[in-house]
Amino acid sequence: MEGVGEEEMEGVDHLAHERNKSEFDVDAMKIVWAGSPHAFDVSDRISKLVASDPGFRKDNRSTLSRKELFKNTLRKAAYAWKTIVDLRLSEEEAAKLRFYVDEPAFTDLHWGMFIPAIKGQGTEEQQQKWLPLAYKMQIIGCYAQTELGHGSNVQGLETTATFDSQTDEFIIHSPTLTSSKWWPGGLGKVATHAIAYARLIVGGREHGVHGFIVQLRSLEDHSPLLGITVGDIGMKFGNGAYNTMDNGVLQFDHVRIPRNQMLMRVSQVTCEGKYKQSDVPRQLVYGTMVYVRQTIVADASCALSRAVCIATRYSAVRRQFGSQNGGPETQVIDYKTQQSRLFPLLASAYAFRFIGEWLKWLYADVTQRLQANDFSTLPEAHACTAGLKSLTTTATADGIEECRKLCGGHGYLCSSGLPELFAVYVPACTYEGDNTVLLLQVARFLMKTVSQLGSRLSSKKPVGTIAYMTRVEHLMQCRCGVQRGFAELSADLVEAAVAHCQLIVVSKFIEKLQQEIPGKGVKQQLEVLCNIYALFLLHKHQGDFLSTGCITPKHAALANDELRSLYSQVRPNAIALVDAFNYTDHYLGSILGCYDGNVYPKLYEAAWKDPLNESVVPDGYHLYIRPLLKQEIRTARL
Ligand SMILES: CC(C)(COP(=O)(O)OP(=O)(O)OC[C@H]1O[C@@H](n2cnc3c(N)ncnc32)[C@H](O)[C@@H]1OP(=O)(O)O)[C@@H](O)C(=O)NCCC(=O)NCCSC(=O)/C=C/CC(=O)O
Ligand SMILES: Cc1cc2nc3c(=O)[nH]c(=O)nc-3n(C[C@H](O)[C@H](O)[C@H](O)COP(=O)(O)OP(=O)(O)OC[C@H]3O[C@@H](n4cnc5c(N)ncnc54)[C@H](O)[C@@H]3O)c2cc1C
Repeated sequence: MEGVGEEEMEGVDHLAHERNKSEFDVDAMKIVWAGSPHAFDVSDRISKLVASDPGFRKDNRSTLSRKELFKNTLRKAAYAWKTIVDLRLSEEEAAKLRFYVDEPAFTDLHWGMFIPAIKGQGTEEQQQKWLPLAYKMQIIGCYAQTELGHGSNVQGLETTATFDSQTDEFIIHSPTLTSSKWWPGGLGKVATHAIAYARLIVGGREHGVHGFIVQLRSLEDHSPLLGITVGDIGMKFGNGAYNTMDNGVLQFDHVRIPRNQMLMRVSQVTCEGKYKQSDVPRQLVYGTMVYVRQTIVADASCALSRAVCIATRYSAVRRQFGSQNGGPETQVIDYKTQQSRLFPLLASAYAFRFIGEWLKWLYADVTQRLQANDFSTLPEAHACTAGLKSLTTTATADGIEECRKLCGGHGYLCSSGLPELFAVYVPACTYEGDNTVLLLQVARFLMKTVSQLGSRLSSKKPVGTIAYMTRVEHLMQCRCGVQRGFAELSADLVEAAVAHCQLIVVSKFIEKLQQEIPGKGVKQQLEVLCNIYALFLLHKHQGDFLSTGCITPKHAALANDELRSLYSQVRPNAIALVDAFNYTDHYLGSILGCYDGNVYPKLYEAAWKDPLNESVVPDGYHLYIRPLLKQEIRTARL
């Protein structure tokens, strides 16, 4: 292009000078981030496959109407499935492909909840019948638990499932408006089947909430079956964003299903109408939520790392003020205020990655124990998945918004990728359990185990964690010491629950560093990030720590000095640390975060693609603007 300076030419890596500063092996860090060489290979291969296929383009989402957007999502989901079948992708590769397609869709709930619910709560026989159909997508499922009137309070659900021993069936019914199923993803326009949660009634007696497989639509013409009223609940937060998902409303009018469609691993109803509760905790009915909560923690590290990648690269590109004698202005990433806002988020992204790995191990361990009817770790697994889901999603939602602000005005453009990332991500603080409700579950767990906290203090723990453990114990004892009810103290107990979850994240980050971590300088970088994460929280909550007496004001001041020093250590490695996420420009979907840093020409080019710029004179000029300008007062034709 005429007069285009070197700094604006395509194909030039405008961040090369930043990448050359790196003090560690980025390729080795990519393996650490991915989890293993195999995981890296799958991620790298599939992300490039998706990025190179125009069938998966997503840069036009914000310009489509709701119906066009949804139809395009159906097209993509079908195209993704065809790609998976044609290329004979493994389950792992298929999951990665759906991840990099990066579009909330009915398939998320089919694969992410409907199938896990059958695997977790179905008998062997039920799994053998339904899983093959679901795996081949010959049925499409959703997870219909939440109702218009109840979401958090599962035991408050109103839908009923009444056993009819005459016909060996359950009658599924929505007795009230508030019992309408409301929110289930995929329910509105696509799902042919649901796992519907309802109050079981046998012989006039209630037995609490259980899961039932219910067909919603004909597999011939997709029309709702008799007694089924189903639709979409309408537009949600943000343009594009989660509106690719048909969150639905569903009412049952005395719908009959065979008795063998009640998920019967946890409890059974015999054909004689006998209710049998097997000797497993009734909370196993909640098992699917526990499973999804642990996946949400891993998802948080992905979403936060994506926002941090965009903000870090742009902070290295953006220059503002500080020009000496006509020289270049200062990179905003060099401002201490920018570093003090950005680098704790970078550290959090890595911290959440590793806690997500640990939680996946914890969930697999508890699942294995359940198979041997060992329920000993179930309470801890529930508390950890609930608490870490709450902690990481709150921090990630806040972090994405902070990354938008770190990008100044351009962060507010859709082409930055940040507004849509925020709009798609924030419901994670609500779905799979409202974050406060989940922290109350953690608080309840802590109240029961606080007596054991002391013994944990004496055990050999790294110094860093002792301060964090003392903080939790102190917060609990201050609260529990006074004789007032749980409800009265709940706001304080929630703070203790957050402190407990932060202790877990710090502890597991430290444990990660005790492992063998290959690659020049990789472990050193992770140690810096771990210290930033721990000291940033200590600085943020220093009131808690000071009140425990285990740190003094001088310690707090030293910690702050150390933070500044750590930020200086991260600075030359910042771009390499976000390169290690190995995100394609397609997946990032951000001009500000593009790999080559060639931001301004791309921003300028993108502006002209907006439909509003299809004409230089806007529709409506002659009707509304011209009369104003010409001071002609006449009734504008409506
Ligand atoms: C808030 C909950 C947990 C309350 O459940 P409730 O039955 O009322 O139990 P209690 O609070 O009375 O606790 C009794 C007892 O049970 C333990 N416990 C509770 N839950 C679990 C569990 N999952 N696993 C193991 N143990 C559990 C609890 O600790 C108590 O033990 P004690 O020893 O102290 O007696 C419940 O209502 C709940 O989970 N609410 C949240 C609802 C939710 O998460 N909905 C998600 C719907 S699906 C969705 O949102 C999908 C989104 C789409 C997407 O993900 O993309
Ligand atoms: C995008 C999205 C997708 C979803 N997908 C699905 C799905 O596929 N399937 C499905 O079944 N559901 C789904 N849901 C529903 C979701 O699970 C619920 O909205 C969620 O569990 C929160 O429940 P609620 O809406 O009843 O919130 P409420 O509990 O009504 O929360 C309102 C306020 O009350 C507070 N509160 C509630 N109880 C207490 C208490 N005991 N003590 C203190 N404070 C309390 C909460 O903290 C919150 O501040 C989805 C929701 C969203 C937003």
